[in-house]
Formats: sequence, structure tokens, C-alpha cells
Amino acid sequence: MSEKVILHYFNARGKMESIRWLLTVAEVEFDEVYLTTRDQYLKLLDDGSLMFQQVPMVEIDGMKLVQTKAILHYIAEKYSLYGKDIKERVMINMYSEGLMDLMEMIMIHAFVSGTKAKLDDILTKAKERYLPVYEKALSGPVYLVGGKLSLADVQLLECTLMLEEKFPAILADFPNTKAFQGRMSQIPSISRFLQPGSKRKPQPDEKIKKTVMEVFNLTNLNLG
Ligand SMILES: N[C@@H](CCC(=O)N[C@@H](CS)C(=O)NCC(=O)O)C(=O)O
Repeated sequence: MSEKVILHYFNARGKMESIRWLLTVAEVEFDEVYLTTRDQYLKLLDDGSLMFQQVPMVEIDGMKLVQTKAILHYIAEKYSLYGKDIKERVMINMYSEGLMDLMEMIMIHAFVSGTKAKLDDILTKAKERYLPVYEKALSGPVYLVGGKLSLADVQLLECTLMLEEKFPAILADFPNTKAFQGRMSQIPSISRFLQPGSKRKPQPDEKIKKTVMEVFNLTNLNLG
């Protein structure tokens, strides 16, 4: 029997949250080791556990995986959430990359306490560049690619929920996407994940920002 999956990251969404979502949908149990001190991080570096001195790091199947996309693709492939052939896979990757670009904008904005102008820019891009793509793809099909649940669907749900936290009415003009969100939320593993007390993380607060700065020995948060 393979050992339990262990996630090494902050007690925060960040780059690990999509991995938490995907494991949840795949119904894979996982434990988490939260980075709270610089010593913990230095120990991971000393151990050689972090290939590029960065987290997320995921212990799975006897490996210590880093690089968010590589981790997501491994899990998606392993649990049949990655299409049936290379043409489906490239579509899943394109949808997924678009969602990661958008989610990263929101993540960075939260961390660097950006201006209202920046938030407006995210809203405009979400409505004009990203959401129309998913809305069109979902006009008819139940899932984004190949009529089957995939990594892209899981990330679309995660992303639309993040968007609604910032812009509650954003899906009003995107009825297919809103209906998709409702369907996805009824999948039992997802429904449980959406309940309070699950391993889903809240929006970042000042405390977590302080922890990240201490762990990485930063005086200034510069996330791009
Ligand atoms: N390309 C990597 C980037 C990971 C990354 O930037 N991780 C941050 C925390 S969210 C980190 O470990 N920063 C420390 C550093 O880069 O020295 C991925 O997607 O996993």
C-alpha cells in the first residue's frame, strides 16, 4: 500500500491550493506540514528536499515533487483527470494555464495589498479575456474537455469561486459557467471540501504574510 501523500507549504492557499483541490477531487487523502519557521525551511533545504529551494513540495509515491504544474500533471495523469489523448491533454493544459494566470493575478494582488486600479484590471481581464473562453466551451458540454471531468474543470471551479470572493456578481453575464459551478459543487468530494472545517484555505491575511516573510527572510514581498 502506498504511503499517505504529504504536502509541505504554508497554512495558506498560494500555489498549493490547486493541488489540494485536485487531490480532493481524486479522493486522495493527504496530510499537511505547514511551514511556520525559517528553521523548518532551512532543514528542508539541508535535507535536499527542495530541488529549486522552493515550495510547494509534495511527498507522493516515494518521491518529493516540486514545481506546481509538474505536481498537478502527475496527479491528474495518475487519477485519470487528464484527458484520453494528447489532443485532449493540450486543451486541458491551455484551459488550465489560462486559469493559473488569472488566479496568480488575484493571489499576488492579495499579497502586495495592491491598488483598486489593479483590482479593476483583474476584473476587466477576467470578464473580457478569460471568462468568455470558458463560457463558450461550456455552451452545451458538461465539462470543458472530452465530456469528462479533468484538471481544467477543477481549476475553473477554484478560479470562479476566487473571483466571486472579490467580485460577487461577476458570473451574472456567464450563465453556462455559473451553471457549471453549481454542478461541480454538488460532486460529493467537492461539496465536502466547500464546507467549513475542510482542508480548503481562506483568503490570505496579515498573519500569513508575516510568516512567509519570516520563512524566506524577506524584508519586502516581491511576488512578481
Ligand atoms: N515555479 C514554482 C515557483 C514556486 C515558488 O515561487 N514558490 C515560492 C513560495 S509560493 C517559494 O518557494 N519562494 C522562495 C524562493 O523562491 O526562494 C512553482 O510553480 O512551484
